[in-house]
Amino acid sequence: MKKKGFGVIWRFLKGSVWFFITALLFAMLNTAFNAVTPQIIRIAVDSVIGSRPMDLPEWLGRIFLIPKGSPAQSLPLFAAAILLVAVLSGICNYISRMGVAKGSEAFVKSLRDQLFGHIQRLPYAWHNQHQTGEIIQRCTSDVDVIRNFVSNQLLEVFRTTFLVILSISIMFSMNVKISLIALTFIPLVAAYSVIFYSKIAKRFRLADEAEGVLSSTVQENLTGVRVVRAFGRERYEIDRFDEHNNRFANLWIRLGRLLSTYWGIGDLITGLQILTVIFVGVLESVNGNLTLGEFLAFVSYNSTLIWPVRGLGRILSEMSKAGVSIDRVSYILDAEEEKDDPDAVEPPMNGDIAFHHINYSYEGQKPVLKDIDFTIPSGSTFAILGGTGSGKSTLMHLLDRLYELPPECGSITIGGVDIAKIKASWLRENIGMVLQEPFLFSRTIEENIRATRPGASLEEVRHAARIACVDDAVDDFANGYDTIVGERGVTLSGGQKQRVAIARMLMQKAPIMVFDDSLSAVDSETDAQIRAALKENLGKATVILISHRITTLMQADRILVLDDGAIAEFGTHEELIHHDGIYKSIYDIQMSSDDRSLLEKEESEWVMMNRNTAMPST
Ligand SMILES: Nc1ncnc2c1ncn2[C@@H]1O[C@H](COP(=O)(O)OP(=O)(O)OP(=O)(O)O)[C@@H](O)[C@H]1O
Repeated sequence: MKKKGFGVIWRFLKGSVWFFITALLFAMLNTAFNAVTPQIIRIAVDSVIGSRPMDLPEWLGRIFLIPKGSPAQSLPLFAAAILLVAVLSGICNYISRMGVAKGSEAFVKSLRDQLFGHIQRLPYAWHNQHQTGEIIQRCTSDVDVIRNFVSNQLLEVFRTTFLVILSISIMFSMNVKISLIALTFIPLVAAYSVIFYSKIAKRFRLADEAEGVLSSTVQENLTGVRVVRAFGRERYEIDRFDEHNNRFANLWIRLGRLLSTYWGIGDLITGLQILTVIFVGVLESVNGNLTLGEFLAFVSYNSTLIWPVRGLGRILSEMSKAGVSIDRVSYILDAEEEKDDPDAVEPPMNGDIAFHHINYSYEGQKPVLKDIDFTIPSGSTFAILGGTGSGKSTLMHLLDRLYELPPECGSITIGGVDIAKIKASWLRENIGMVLQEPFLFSRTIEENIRATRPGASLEEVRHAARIACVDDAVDDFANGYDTIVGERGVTLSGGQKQRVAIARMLMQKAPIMVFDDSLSAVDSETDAQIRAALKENLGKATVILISHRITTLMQADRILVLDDGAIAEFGTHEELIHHDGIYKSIYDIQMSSDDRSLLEKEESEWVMMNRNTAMPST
């Protein structure tokens, strides 16, 4: 594992390090108590069966009330001593496990919290460059692998090292010859385990990937259930799932076969080692170099030694898996958060919005905006018309600093202040934005509308919904404003979603409001109604309207026409329709007789309307 990986673990371990230190101390105590039992058995066997004087230190005999010189009578006391050691060992085990549980939960909680908080602060551009599924997998599966390593393997590494050193020291102190014989097998067992797990790691990875493919197949199928039904693709989908499922199952069967072979051969080597130790041990006992009690204790230490050595490969393989996961999580943690300029300000946001010679291209792409230079006067309604991909949304993303405009690519100012010098949170609080495909949370309609102003009353929510012309539609739902939208609840139509999103933005009461093609899913008549209500209520706000629909834009004070990222035309509706250009040709195509009558009706209403009526602060 890389140093950086350990660094990440340490960074999140800091808050829970005392739990792990306590757990480690008690795990070592537990191991030490376990090592005492064979000694009690040795003394008991040698003194009771072998009639040898007890080689207990006097103080220990006193503690356990073992009478001198009468070994047979002291047998129940030996049993009690074993029981006491077992109880103490159990208590230590309990405390150690509790320490690990508390420590690893605190560790993983802190990791998850920091990861989620960090992701919230990452730039929008970063999110756009990464697949959501991939980010989720790193925050769940990879975090789980790290947690498993911290809770199971980390302590085990230290405990095993202590156990091996302790067992070997005791064995050598009892009989050097058998200890050396026992140890000759250890490198063989360890090497076999390490080599096997390094080979099998690739197969585990393949199985993990196959699981990933299987879950994305299910996810894609569920997301596209409408297309699957509409095109009668159920059979095809079932066959595709079956194919991935078979591959996944076969990989696990092969893994199972390999693991069985490993454990089988491992048992054989271990059996051979134990057999050799017993064989030589019996010979040594017969030759009088080892007592019966020592022999039994030796066999016991030998078997406690061999198991951790056999598990060494698994620990190393888990460590390398955790290393990969740590790198994947670190990739997110190392991404740079969105940061304000140290001298960032919170200026008044009701000034003119000026775009100064903007030339912009997304990373590695051809230019999207070419020398864009225009000003939106404060309090005016400004419209942007342009074909698909002409750069309209990009302009708004730059205005909201969802994408940062490099200094050499021009600048955007609000009231004369460069937006690069304005605090991002302040900028976004003051620019209300409704997107073409708005996202609603799986919560109630009321909560969705209130999202931009959590303290707002229901009456204020309803007022915003009325302006967005969605109040009636919401009242028609059985649960009204308590209706849950999204996966758990009612599916709103595209137009209803857009209108709820408009209401949500209106709640923000921002001095700058952007409607990015946000009326595309409502019919022309509802579009006209919403615009009329907005006109009445927007007050002094600067409004930017983006649309493909001429009727949505024509009453704006100024209209900008974008063509392939460059300004093609600029003027009022009257000016533009009297000029042979893009605007005029779109106008001619879009103006059906219905639209013309709607237009005439709107124009007469427009004259009557007082544009400066402020939005009542209900
Ligand atoms: N995140 C991105 N990364 C790379 N290229 C992008 C990104 N977003 C948009 N583009 C490209 O930039 C160009 C302008 O896109 P933009 O969304 O600004 O156009 P638009 O005028 O709003 O289009 P529409 O009316 O279809 O929404 C397109 O060619 C698009 O493919």
